[in-house]
Amino acid sequence: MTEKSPKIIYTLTDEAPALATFSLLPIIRTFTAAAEISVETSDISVAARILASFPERLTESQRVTDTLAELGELTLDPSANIIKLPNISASIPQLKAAIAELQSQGYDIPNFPDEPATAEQREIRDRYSKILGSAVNPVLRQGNSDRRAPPAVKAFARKFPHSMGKWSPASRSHAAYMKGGDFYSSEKSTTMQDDTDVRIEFVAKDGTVTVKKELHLLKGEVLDGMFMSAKALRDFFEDTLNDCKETGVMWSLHVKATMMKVSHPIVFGHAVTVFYKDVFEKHAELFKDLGVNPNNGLSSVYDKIKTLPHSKQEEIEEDIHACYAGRPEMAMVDSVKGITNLHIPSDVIVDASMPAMIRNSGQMWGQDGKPKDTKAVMPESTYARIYQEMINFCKTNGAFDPTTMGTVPNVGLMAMKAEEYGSHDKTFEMTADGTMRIVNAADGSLIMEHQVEKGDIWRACQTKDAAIRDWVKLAVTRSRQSDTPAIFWLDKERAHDRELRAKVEEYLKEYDTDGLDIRIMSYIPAIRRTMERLIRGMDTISVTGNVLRDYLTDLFPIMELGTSAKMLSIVPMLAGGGMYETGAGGSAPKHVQQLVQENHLRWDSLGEFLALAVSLEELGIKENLPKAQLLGKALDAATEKLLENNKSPSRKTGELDNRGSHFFLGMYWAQELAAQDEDAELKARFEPLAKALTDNQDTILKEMSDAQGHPVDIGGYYHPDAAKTSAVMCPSATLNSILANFKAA
Ligand SMILES: NC(=O)C1=CN([C@@H]2O[C@H](COP(=O)(O)OP(=O)(O)OC[C@H]3O[C@@H](n4cnc5c(N)ncnc54)[C@H](OP(=O)(O)O)[C@@H]3O)[C@@H](O)[C@H]2O)C=CC1
Ligand SMILES: O=C(O)CCC(=O)C(=O)O
Ligand SMILES: [Mg+2]
Repeated sequence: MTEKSPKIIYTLTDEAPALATFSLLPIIRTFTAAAEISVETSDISVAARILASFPERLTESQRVTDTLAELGELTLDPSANIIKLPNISASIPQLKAAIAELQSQGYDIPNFPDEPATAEQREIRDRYSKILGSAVNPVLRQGNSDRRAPPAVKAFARKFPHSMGKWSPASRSHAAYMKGGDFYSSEKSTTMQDDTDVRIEFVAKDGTVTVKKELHLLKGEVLDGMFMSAKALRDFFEDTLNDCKETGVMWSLHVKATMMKVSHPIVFGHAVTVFYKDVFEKHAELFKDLGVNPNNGLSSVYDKIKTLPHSKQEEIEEDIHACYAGRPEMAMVDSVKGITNLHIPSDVIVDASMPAMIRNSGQMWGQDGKPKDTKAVMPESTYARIYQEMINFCKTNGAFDPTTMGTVPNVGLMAMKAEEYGSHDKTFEMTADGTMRIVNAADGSLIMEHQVEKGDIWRACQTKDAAIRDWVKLAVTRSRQSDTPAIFWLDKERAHDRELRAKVEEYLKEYDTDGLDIRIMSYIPAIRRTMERLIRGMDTISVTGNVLRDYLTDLFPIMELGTSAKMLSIVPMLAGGGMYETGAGGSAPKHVQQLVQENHLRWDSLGEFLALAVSLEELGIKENLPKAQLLGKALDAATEKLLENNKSPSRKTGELDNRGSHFFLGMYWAQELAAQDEDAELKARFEPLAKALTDNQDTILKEMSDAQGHPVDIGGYYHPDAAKTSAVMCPSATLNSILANFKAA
């Protein structure tokens, strides 16, 4: 292969998708080599990003390059072709666990400084902060979002519907959100008339001004400011807990502490200190000395008290248990291990957790391991209201029916860190009462201000005009291409959305929308109309801002397909390149547990198959490579066959798993290429592979199923051992030798 050969970048990430890659990549490369396409890997796992941050502390052989920075640069190249698998957006407890694992493997990286006291510790903390939370996606997503379920996937869901829990009108489950004092109530928004430099400032009660941030805004850019009152938030938590205690409904909290990596951990921390108020009040001094951080969940208490004498530890543990008596039952993450919803902030992530609850009759798991009605607490009312609307809808109409329902593709405003997505470096927890204001740096004139109190969370968001224009264009294009009505979800009551409505109305005029049904609606009418159409088998594109993009691309797919991992998820980059995300789901941590304990990986790589097919087709068009296009077309046909024949992974150990489904994909892909007559060279090349795989199907599947049913060692969680993992993920000697022989031939 020459250096100039066309290239696809395939990301190595974490947890289940990273494991699946060990099995899938050798198969993919067997095919792409035939078209002289190189598939290069780029390791953006949490572990790799940690190692890349401390080169000076590592030996030469341990050092890794900063692949995320390299990939970030590549997104600005029109030839970029990146397949992006989901990665962990690490909470602090996860980051600490990854650090400890790497240290145990002999990497001399520093501990995470909880409370940096020296300049050196602050510098270390700064480096780790860049790895925390959603640190990869905003860098790579240099375009808006196009997520949808391809027709073959919808057909599969109709033919083999996933289970859906029944809904009863008597269900007591509901969403609970703040009615005041939250970001929604305080949001202010404005559109820049010119390029403008602004300052974000805090004015203390004594008039002292502290500059918190300086920004350069572009003409047409939308700037928002908003805050959440800590007092109102704490009162709200207390009220929801008291209400649950009185009514006997289980309490659960749903936030996005990973993606909203600055504001939501603080919100989560308030929930912890309100729920366990008595413990935090009684041990306030001690917890301060120990460095307990409630934003990291109750696990932080358990972690920090380890250094105390046994008797003290027991006293605190008893105090924790005593709290449960005065509080309602709380939803569990793992009832067997006693892990609650408040244990760590990254266990319950709203985009996936709310649809899972709604799919499960509106219930979550209680302490006794039984499903129960729950109050789903989502403090910020901006978006929480849509979940109540869906719950109401299910109570009236029953559960959605995957065999008859339509589909809801999404076009999401995501480029250039749009909206809340890019708010992290402009989010501040107030250390005193005063005024937060944004002023024009040129003349000091006021743009907006908020009166805040100590503890309040204030944030600003930016949305670039170029991103909005591209989003409108993408929405019109998708509506036209798929002949599907589209609704812009923009809330009349929201300051930010009113700015966007004006722009959308103006930009829509630039396109031929004749014959298209494009509407702008507030969230509640938008979701109602969408659901009314959905149960009648009709499709509606949701065109939304960034947070709703995230929420809706789990919500509807989980109802329609059982998992959002089966979505086609494309990011057409503003610079002209393409990123193909593998579904809309995450890295499925529970799947790793099952693999390690039972050697069965239930991860479905359908998202990878779909992404690779589009990636190949795009590469073929851009680089004028008919072979790449043919490979893509054949891969799509193979994926359809796989779905038709139901060769997706099963959840049950002993049955077909991720590795078996990869085998079927490879076999069908080779058969498609052997059967086609467009390219004689590819036909001749793949005929023997198709034959070898078909002839050895029984042996290969037996070798794969024989491997299952016992624990396996992959040598790590965040940084598994490549040789050990490869051995586990490629258990069929027959398949391995067929692929090796084919490569050698
Ligand atoms: N694009 C990205 O980089 C994203 C990353 N994340 C990260 O992923 C991690 C986990 O997030 P979480 O909220 O638990 O969401 P996930 O989507 O990872 O998992 C929720 C559940 O969805 C099901 N699921 C997801 N993907 C698949 C798949 N390919 N095949 C089969 N089932 C699947 C699994 O259900 P079951 O267990 O019932 O099989 C899984 O337990 C976090 O670290 C989060 O930050 C999250 C979203 C997107
Ligand atoms: O970046 C993240 O943390 C999660 C992203 C996500 O959930 C999504 O894009 O759907
Ligand atoms: Mg999501």
